[in-house]
Amino acid sequence: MALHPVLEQVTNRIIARSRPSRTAYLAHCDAARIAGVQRGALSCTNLAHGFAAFPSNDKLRLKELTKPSVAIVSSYNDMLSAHHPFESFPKLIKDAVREVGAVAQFAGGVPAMCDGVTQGQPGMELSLFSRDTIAMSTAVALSHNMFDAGLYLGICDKIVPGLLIGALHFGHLPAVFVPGGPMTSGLSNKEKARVRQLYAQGKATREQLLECESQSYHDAGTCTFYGTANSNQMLMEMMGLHMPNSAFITPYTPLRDALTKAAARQAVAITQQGSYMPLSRIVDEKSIVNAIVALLATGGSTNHTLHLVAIARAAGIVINWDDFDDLSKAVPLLTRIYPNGDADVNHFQAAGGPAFVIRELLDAGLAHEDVNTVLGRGLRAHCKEPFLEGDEVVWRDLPQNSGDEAVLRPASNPFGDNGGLVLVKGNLGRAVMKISAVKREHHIVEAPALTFDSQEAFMHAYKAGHLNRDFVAVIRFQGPRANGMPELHALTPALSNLQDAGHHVAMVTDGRMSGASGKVPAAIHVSPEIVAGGPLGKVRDGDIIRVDATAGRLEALVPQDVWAAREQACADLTSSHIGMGRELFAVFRKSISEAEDGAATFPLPSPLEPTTPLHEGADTGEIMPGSDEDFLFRTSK
Ligand SMILES: O=C(O)[C@H](O)[C@@H](O)[C@H](O)[C@H](O)COP(=O)(O)O
Ligand code: SF4
Repeated sequence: MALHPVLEQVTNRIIARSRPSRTAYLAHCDAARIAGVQRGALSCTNLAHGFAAFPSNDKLRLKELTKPSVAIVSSYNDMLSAHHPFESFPKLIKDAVREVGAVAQFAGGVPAMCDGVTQGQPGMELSLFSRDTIAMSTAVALSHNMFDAGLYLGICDKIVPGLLIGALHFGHLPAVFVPGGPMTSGLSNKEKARVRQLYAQGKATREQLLECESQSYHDAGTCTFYGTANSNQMLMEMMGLHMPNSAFITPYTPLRDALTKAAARQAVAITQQGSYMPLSRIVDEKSIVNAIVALLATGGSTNHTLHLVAIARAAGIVINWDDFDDLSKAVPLLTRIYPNGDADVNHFQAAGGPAFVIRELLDAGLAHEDVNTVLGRGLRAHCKEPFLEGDEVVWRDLPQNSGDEAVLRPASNPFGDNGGLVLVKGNLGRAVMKISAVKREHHIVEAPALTFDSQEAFMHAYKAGHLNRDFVAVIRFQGPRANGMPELHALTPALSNLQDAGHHVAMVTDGRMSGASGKVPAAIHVSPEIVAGGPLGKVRDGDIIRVDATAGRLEALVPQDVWAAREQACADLTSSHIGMGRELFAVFRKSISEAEDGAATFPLPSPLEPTTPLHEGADTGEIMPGSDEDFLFRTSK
């Protein structure tokens, strides 16, 4: 099937827009690579320190400077149910890598915070900052420069984006991402949301709510809704950074362990000592477009209108919300996974999972097949599903049909003809809206503004009974520079109750929502944010606001002369800058980019000074431009 013209058009404009920074990025990666094992650039003293703690057989291999060393970078902790299984992965990986004659070294851990634990709490104001903190921590781990590939253990919201941003800054190294898998299905997400709304109405007790939540989030493994964590997994599959269809295999099972060992061996196989495939050559303009398409086709998290932008930026690729908006009009919705439906990711996997989505998109000309992946050239290899044969994993062709068309559909019979994400713009700025879970009658809301400068102020008004009316809640001063751009998902039950009571309600904010948010229309990530002078700061209570997902408009219907004369609102934000460690992130608040530029704290790659490579011995081999042939390295000698 020929490539869809919108994909062709968007891809070409991204390539053109990115050319200077992408060229600079690839030059940086090239300058960092040395012929042979990377640790060859180290001194004897460095090396001795680097393997002092290792058993003699590993130490000997590392001393020989011939066998590759694989870095393990892990986000294990006990706070995220999703990351708890990673506790046992390093030993599995080290044994698997040793079996193929190489060495794996635990290079470093990265912090990971659970947005479920911090939702509605002060800690949520560190959540977005944790992404680039994780990227920096990944760089600290890899800065030992002992490694010829990286294995990245992460799943949740900011963790996979942070690991990938960090790994891309070592793009000369091959990379394989290692998932841990979802918890088994507990109380349904729909029933969980129902009890939350009852609690918000005072019709359920705290004990009943806690019991319901504990039955939903009941075990180790990723939460089973399709939020940012599971959107990350879909994107890693679509970018060919996972072993195929491995994202949603249950933790602590033989197949899970076999997939982890297969990922470890694949990392060794794609080092320079094997069929070299650096990360810089996997994440390119086409794979980024594929990732956006996969996000849209599955009704994925709005957080990726920030994270994918930042990930692309790390690889020297410049994307924006027009790209998402144009692709969304061409990409059909192929899944109905909560909050976009009643099913969870376990149902999705049983119906065919990410591999089925990839195959459908390729067959419909809605994805680039000619990309590099951890398996080599071509995305088609990722349209298979894993099975155990003895202790080993093998991949077999998918069944022709979906296992459940209530959850997963072919591109020939989608749930919707667009990807459910829209760009809205107007005199309030530019914002994104996820409408895949919003009923059509709520796609346009025009109502008086009610302004709030915190989630708490909104909930106070709700509990006082002041919100039983049509309104557009303008939640102000929630942008990255103001208070770290928290998710305002804790407002969902109250807003849902008001919507269910028949009121026309919407939210507009320079903050974020959770990937698990859904049924209430929300124009989020408003750029520029208020503290950067964004016009959202000119809205006053009573202004008529029009949120129009159909026409893509976000307007304050205020006479021009009145609007022009409006002063920018201001607020005392010091309570968001002190306590819970927020003092430590002042430098982030000062340097972070706009939401549409990924809310990033790092620059686009700029051209290398015409100097010698990063370190002696770097082989600035010439890279053939990405083409339909495998890229080729030619040494400069
Ligand atoms: O972007 C996301 O997907 C969310 O941040 C998610 O990771 C977070 O855990 C939600 O808070 C879960 O939803 P509940 O808070 O409704 O459990
Ligand atoms: S999906 Fe969200 S709530 Fe669940 S473990 Fe990950 S960050 Fe925490």
